[in-house]
Amino acid sequence: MHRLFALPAEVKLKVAKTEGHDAGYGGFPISHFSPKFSWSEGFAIGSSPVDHAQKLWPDDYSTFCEVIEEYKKAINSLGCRLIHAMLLSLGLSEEELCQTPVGDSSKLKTVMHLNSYPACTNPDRVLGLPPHTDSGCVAIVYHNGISGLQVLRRKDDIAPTRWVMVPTATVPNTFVVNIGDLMHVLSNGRFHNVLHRVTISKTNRLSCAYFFGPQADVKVGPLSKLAGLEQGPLYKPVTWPGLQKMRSDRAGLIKLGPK
Ligand SMILES: O=C(O)CCC(=O)C(=O)O
Ligand SMILES: [Fe+2]
Repeated sequence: MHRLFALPAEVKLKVAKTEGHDAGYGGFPISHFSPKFSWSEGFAIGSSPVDHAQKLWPDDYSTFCEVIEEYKKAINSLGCRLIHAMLLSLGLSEEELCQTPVGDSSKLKTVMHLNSYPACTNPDRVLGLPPHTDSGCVAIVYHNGISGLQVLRRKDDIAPTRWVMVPTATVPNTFVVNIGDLMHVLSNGRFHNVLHRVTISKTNRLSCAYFFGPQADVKVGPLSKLAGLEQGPLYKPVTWPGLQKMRSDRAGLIKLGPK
């Protein structure tokens, strides 16, 4: 990641994202959550980093690709186990789990976002990423141990609604798992999609967010077993791209429409 973001701007711009393509160098599509620019750089990797890596390091692109592939393999298996364990914890049987839109591990779609948050002399005046929820099922976030990620904790007996720093600096060598919109929908609201943001400090921060969700054409709605007879499903079925479009069409964080 250091090597990637340390490249000169004109080299990184060779792989800038283009209209209609999610992969490449540039900001992430959460700008509709905030009118401010983000104090960060991003690089999104879809199915394979090879095409982009060849443009960035024509003579030595394989090292980057090998590291990414190795990481993807390990994290894919962790993410699938995590999603399955979460659904089983809600009372689904193994058989019911297989029938869900995320039951077949080989059919999950994944996207990797590499993030760089450069140090800033006026860290209080900028945000690395504006407040947002992740649109997929879960995101596993690797980080370089520098603080910055905050989650919104709702008002409780202890304090009013506030931003809480995720203790990435005090608990090093950890992953952070964010629950996204589609897990919220699938579980009929039992798992909450977490609103989070990234603040900036005086030290460079790097992170790698790895998102898991269903294939683009698969619709996700509340699982019938979890919707319950009385409550009913709280959300309409939606595809991952459909949800992303709904989010970008509206200003602010959308509440998914109840049926
Ligand atoms: O940098 C982080 O810790 C979080 C990144 C994030 O929220 C995202 O890429 O959606
Ligand atoms: Fe996020």
